[in-house]
Amino acid sequence: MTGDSSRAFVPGHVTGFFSVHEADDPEQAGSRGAGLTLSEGVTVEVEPAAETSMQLNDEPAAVEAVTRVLSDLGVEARVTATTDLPVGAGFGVSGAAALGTALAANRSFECGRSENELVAIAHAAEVEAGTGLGDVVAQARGGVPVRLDPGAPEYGRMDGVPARTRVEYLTLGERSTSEVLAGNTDRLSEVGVDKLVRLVEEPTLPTLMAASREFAREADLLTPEIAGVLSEVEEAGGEAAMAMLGETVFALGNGLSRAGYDPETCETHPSGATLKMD
Ligand SMILES: Nc1ncnc2c1ncn2[C@@H]1O[C@H](COP(=O)(O)OP(=O)(O)O)[C@@H](O)[C@H]1O
Ligand SMILES: CC(C)(COP(=O)(O)O)[C@@H](O)C(=O)O
Repeated sequence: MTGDSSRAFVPGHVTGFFSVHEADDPEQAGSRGAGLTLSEGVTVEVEPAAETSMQLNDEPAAVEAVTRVLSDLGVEARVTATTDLPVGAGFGVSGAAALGTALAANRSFECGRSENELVAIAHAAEVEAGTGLGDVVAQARGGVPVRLDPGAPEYGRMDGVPARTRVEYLTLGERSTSEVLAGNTDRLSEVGVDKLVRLVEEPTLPTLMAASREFAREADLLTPEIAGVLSEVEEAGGEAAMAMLGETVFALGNGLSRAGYDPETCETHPSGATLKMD
């Protein structure tokens, strides 16, 4: 153990549509689908400690995926995560915290793992915690990730939409990812695979947004509030969709502000998760 603290930045990730793929091995389980990684994300600091503890935005917090990563690496640490993103609203904050913890702990404790191995550890931790299926691999890649096959890097095939754009988002409330994933996801997955086929045929941002809007509607995930915001953005000539899984609308360019809302703004993130310089 070096005793040094290490930091990593992991972009946020909003999923537009997805399908669930179960497997006994958490590295082979996951989701297929597509979304946007965001320049807003989670900064994670890991310091070796006698006993594991975690803080999220200066409050003590329990993120199961993070504690699973530390026990998989066999280390005890104080994890400090900070983010401007809302938690539990579809931005993959739990996946980002898990991946950032894996990258930073590997450096602090000189665990000697490769990037793919650390992504696999964070992915498995997130799947086992029930808080996400595809955020970690998307956040490791960056850009506009398309998850062609589910699972950790050894299994999941990835592609991307070659685009970079300003993004606006508006969060109306929280939705528990683990509750939705624990329910029946058959219909949702059928629709998700359909939308993936469409995006692969035409890998552009407008197709991603249209497919995501259709997914939310056809998979029965839209709330009346979200549906209302989506139609106002559409009427104002913009492109918006619902973030999976949260009460959040994300839009390209100035789609939400043009429709009269007061959203947060960021951009797609051009690259994946990275360690920070000391
Ligand atoms: N203030 C908070 N609000 C919501 N979740 C929180 C909070 N603090 C910690 N958590 C934990 O963060 C994780 C959020 O996961 P999830 O619902 O998948 O949201 P996200 O879309 O941000 O990943 C869960 O493990 C939850 O227990
Ligand atoms: C949609 C979700 C299953 C959950 O995403 P979040 O609520 O942001 O943790 C995601 O991990 C995915 O597989 O696409």
